[in-house]
Parts: sequence; C-alpha cells; structure tokens
Amino acid sequence: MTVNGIQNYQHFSRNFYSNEIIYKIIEKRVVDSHELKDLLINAEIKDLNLLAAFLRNRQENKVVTYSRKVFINLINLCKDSCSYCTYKKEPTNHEAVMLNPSQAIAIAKLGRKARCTEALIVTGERPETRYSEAKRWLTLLGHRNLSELLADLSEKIVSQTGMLPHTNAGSLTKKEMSMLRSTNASLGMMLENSSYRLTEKGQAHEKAPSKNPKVRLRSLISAGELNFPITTGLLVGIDESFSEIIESLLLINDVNKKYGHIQEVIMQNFIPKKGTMMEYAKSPSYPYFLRCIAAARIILQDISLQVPPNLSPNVYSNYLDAGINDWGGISPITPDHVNPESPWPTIENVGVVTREKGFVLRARLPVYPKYIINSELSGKFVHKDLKDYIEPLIDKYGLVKEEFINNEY
Ligand SMILES: O=c1nc2n(C[C@H](O)[C@H](O)[C@H](O)CO)c3cc(O)ccc3cc-2c(=O)[nH]1
Ligand SMILES: C[C@H]1O[C@@H](n2cnc3c(N)ncnc32)[C@H](O)[C@@H]1O
Ligand code: MET
Ligand code: SF4
Repeated sequence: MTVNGIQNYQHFSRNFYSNEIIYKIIEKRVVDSHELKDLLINAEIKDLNLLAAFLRNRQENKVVTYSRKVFINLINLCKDSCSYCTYKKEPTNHEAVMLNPSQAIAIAKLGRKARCTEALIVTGERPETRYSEAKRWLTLLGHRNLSELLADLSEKIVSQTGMLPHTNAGSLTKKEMSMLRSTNASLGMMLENSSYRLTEKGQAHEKAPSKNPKVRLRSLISAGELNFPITTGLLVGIDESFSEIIESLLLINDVNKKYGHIQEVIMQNFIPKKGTMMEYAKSPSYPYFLRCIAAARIILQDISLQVPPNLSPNVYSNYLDAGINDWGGISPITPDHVNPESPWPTIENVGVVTREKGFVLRARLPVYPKYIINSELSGKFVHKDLKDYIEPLIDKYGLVKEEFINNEY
C-alpha cells in the first residue's frame, strides 16, 4: 500500500505502518469511530506525532501563525462558577473590572500602535443576570444587556482603531451572535469538553450551566447557521478521560463538516489556581497532553490547531511535533487575564523556537486566511462591512502583510 508522501514516514513502527486505518485517515476516507479510538488510545505517541505532523505539513506548508492581539477584559463578573477559574471575580473584590467603552477603546488604540490587529474582548457569562452592579453598569451606559454593549463597543473599536474585534463572552444565542456579526471578524467560545459527566456533582462544571455541552453545542451550531467564523477548543486536564477528549473532537469535527465555520481549535492545558475548587488538581501530564494534541490534528484535518505557548513555557516548541500550526493570540502589551501568572513569551522568542523546528512564523488576523483568500468562502464568512478594514492589512496569502508588522505608523 502506498500513499503520496507517506514514503517519507518510514520511521513509523512496523505495526503502525501496516495498520490500514492510517491510510484511511490520510486519504480522508470514512473511519469507524471505535477503530479510530482504539488507534489513538493504543498507538505509541511517536507514531501519532509522525502522522499528525504529516497531516499538518501537507496542509500548512511550513507556516506557523499567531495573532498580534490586545486582551480587553471588559467585565469579569460572571453568573457561572467553573471550579478551575480565577478570572471570575465578586463585585466586592478589588480586582473586579467593569470597563467604560472609552477605557476599552484606549486599550485597542495602544494595540494598534503596537501593530496588533486583534481586539480580544473577554467577559464573564451573562453577568447582568446575577449581579446588580453589572446591571447598573450597563444601564448607565445606556444598554439593556451585555450583548448590546458588545455590539456597540465592537463597532466603535473597529471604526475608531481599525483593530478587528474577536469576542469571547461564552455561550451566546443566535440572536446575540447576529448582533456581533457585522463588527466581529470571528467569535471565541471554548466547548471545554462535550461530556455531561463533567456537569455532575463534584465535577468542574457542576456550577456552570453555560458549560452544559448542550448549551455550548447550540452556540457552535448557531454560529454555523450565521456563517460566523469561530474559534473553539478543549480545556485539557479537568478530570476528563481520553475517550471524552476524542468524543469532543469528533463532535467539533461533525459540526464543522456541516457548516465549515470552525476556523480553529485550541487545546488548552488546565493550570491549577490557588483558592479554587481545583487548586490541588494536577495539570495534564506532558505525555497525555501530547497525545491529546496529536489526536486533535488527526481528527480535525481541516481546522487550524492552536496551543497557547504561555501555559507551557519550557516545552511548547515540542507541540509542533504533534501537529499544531498556530500559537494563538500573543500580546506584546496586555496580560493574559485568564492566566495572569503565565506571561506570554515575546514574539521574538516564539519566532526563534518556531524557526529552530523548521517553520516560518507569520502573523494572521483573527479571521483565518482561508476565509479571506478564497473568494467563495470570503463572500460567505467575511461580513461585507469588515472587508474594507481587512483588505489593507493582508498579503496574497491572507496573512498580515510583513511591512505592516515591521513598520510603525
Ligand atoms: O483565539 C482565541 N484564543 C483565546 N484564548 C487563547 C489565548 O490566545 C491564549 O493563548 C491563552 O490566553 C493562554 O492562556 C484565551 C485564553 C484565555 O486564557 C482566556 C481567553 C481566551 C480566549 C480566546 C479566544 O477567544 N480566542
Ligand atoms: C477563556 C478560557 O480560559 C480557560 N480557562 C479558565 N480557567 C483556566 C485554567 N485554570 N487553566 C487554563 N485555562 C483556563 C477556559 O477554557 C475558558 O474557556
Ligand atoms: N466566560 C466565558 C467562558 O467561560 C469566557 C471567559 S472564561 C474565563 O466561556
Ligand atoms: S471560565 Fe468563564 S464561565 Fe467559567 S467561571 Fe470563569 S468566567 Fe465564568
């Protein structure tokens, strides 16, 4: 049996090489999910990495991307309580944040000066439904709910700074998403995991109704119905099983097969935080996390695969061996408000590490190149109101123009 390009992969173990399922995967033929699971669970990680790297290389042409972003922490009150989260604050906490639009726009302007292109707007889940402080903040700004503010703020950011908004406000309804469609280049919402077990008593999502897989799946589908490019992902190491990781990845892939709007999947490793229910839980082990990443690349052949470098400062370059092609948003000026104890490496450092592994590091926009350069996809997935903002930023590959990154203006 021979498959184009696979001749270069003679380093596979003999029994892996002779397993017919890998040829089915490579040729994108239908594979039985039990057989696939069996392979991903039992194969040596070295073999999975080789297969994952092969699949990435034939797609991505040795370019690894990142997005120059600023992180706008709009409101960190939240109606839910995930047992791993320290982002959420009580209104009485001195770290509670409710920004004015002018403060948010000021951060976006700084980003533009630092040659960033993405304004990542993050919020807690429907804070106004739980906290009178949040409701009052919205009322004073003239809004009835958070989505109205998000729509208004996103419009101001893009028109006043040219930065492209990418909002992660957790699960949103289709109507709420439609309010963001003309101003956000894409949305963010982590599936986290599709397992209902994790919503049971004592589990990470027990006190987070918005993390019910049904609610998150509904949001992913709504984005699909709106042709809204979306970034989603899994939080790895929250007491899920590897089987549940595979099932979550298969679900994401199924949704994307139907709508084609899932631009990217983030595999994010859980970091234990002081003062949370999961303070004493362990981060996922390195071999387990690597297996999860390789599994993601093998299942999600048409979707970009990101792992954030700041959550694995000493080993992140090795994730390139497991098939990733993106480092996600990296901010030269703002902290990671969800994982503030994990500062981003400098973009220069990420560049060095990426080149050492034989790749070229390039900046991308918060909407992926494939939706920009392919005119059919572009007509469908890029809102007409954003075209004039996107056009001057990109080169013929849909990546950020080198001169844009290298020149001050
Ligand atoms: O591409 C995205 N990456 C998101 N990421 C990944 C991000 O780019 C970083 O790599 C991580 O912040 C690393 O902790 C988030 C990470 C967080 O910790 C918290 C929020 C987000 C939200 C997004 C998001 O909406 N879109
Ligand atoms: C915005 C995203 O941040 C992630 N997130 C929340 N808490 C943690 C943590 N302790 N470690 C790593 N990632 C976390 C979740 O996946 C959420 O969806
Ligand atoms: N609250 C949203 C979610 O959990 C986004 C921020 S999480 C720190 O999906
Ligand atoms: S992870 Fe998001 S939804 Fe969960 S508690 Fe934190 S802010 Fe709220």
